[in-house]
Amino acid sequence: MRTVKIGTRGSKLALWQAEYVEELLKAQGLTTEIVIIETKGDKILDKAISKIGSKGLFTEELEDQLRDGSIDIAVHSAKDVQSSLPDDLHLIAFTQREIVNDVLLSDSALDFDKQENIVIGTSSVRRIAMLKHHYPKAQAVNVRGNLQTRLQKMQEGHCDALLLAYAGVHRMRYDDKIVYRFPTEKFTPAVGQGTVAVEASRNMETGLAQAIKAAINDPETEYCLLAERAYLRTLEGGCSIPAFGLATYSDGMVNFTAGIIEVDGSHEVRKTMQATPEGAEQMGDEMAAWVLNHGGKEILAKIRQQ
Ligand SMILES: NCc1[nH]cc(CCC(=O)O)c1CC(=O)O
Repeated sequence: MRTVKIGTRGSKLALWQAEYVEELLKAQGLTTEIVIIETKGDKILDKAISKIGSKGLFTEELEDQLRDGSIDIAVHSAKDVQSSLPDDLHLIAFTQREIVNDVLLSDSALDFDKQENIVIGTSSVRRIAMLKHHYPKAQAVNVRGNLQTRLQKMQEGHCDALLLAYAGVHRMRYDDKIVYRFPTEKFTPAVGQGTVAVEASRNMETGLAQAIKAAINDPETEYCLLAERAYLRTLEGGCSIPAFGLATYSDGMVNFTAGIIEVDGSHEVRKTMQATPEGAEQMGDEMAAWVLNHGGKEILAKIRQQ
């Protein structure tokens, strides 16, 4: 089989993901090449992502190259992939999911449960809203950029701690700075958090697509992502809305908790459902309908007014 060209952004986390996918492919005897591509999201670092408001901020340039054949697959954090893909592209594999929790990173030994007025750096609307809702004694400040940039901002005194996904922190080997792990029951992660998604053109040779999927895909993670991504798609949301959704798989069933939270943290809509893997995608749609009809519509309408 020909060499699989793996497209990725150039950040350290993106390269980790591309190399991880490359290892999985090589283990099955495929030959690979990594192609680094710069995206708009990498260039604009001075604004909150929710304010740039562009769909596919980290994916557009990769998708162009999937179409012209410069790359065969694009590797993304599943969390950063827009919920509706263009018709000619699709996700063909999801890697086995990492621990999904959000965590706090700090250089000082702070006690998050006891200390008050801790200043927490994040740029995520979901995380800011959840802090206000569940931990009103903490204070959120906007800190953006890659992990290394954020750590530097913390060292310069912009904040006492950073709020991040465990997956990225672990992959970048900063586990020793973790001072708190948020429970997923309160701090339910963003859709797709902790797994790596592989995108390809629908025109890819069937044999190659099957070989890539067989090497990379974790079926249990895929069932969960079907539910989570259907939820976000029906909600018509991306990473700029304070929605959350986490599906887990056990004993043949997909258990799904999802919802949305008011930006100021005043009110949260949350629901749990269960389905078989075959029903996972439909459950995601039903979840979105339920959330929209139980306060979600009003929360989204407010956000879209602003
Ligand atoms: N939005 C940026 C982003 N995309 C994926 C990860 C972490 C790795 C993952 O969740 O797969 C992060 C950083 C973060 O949210 O802390």
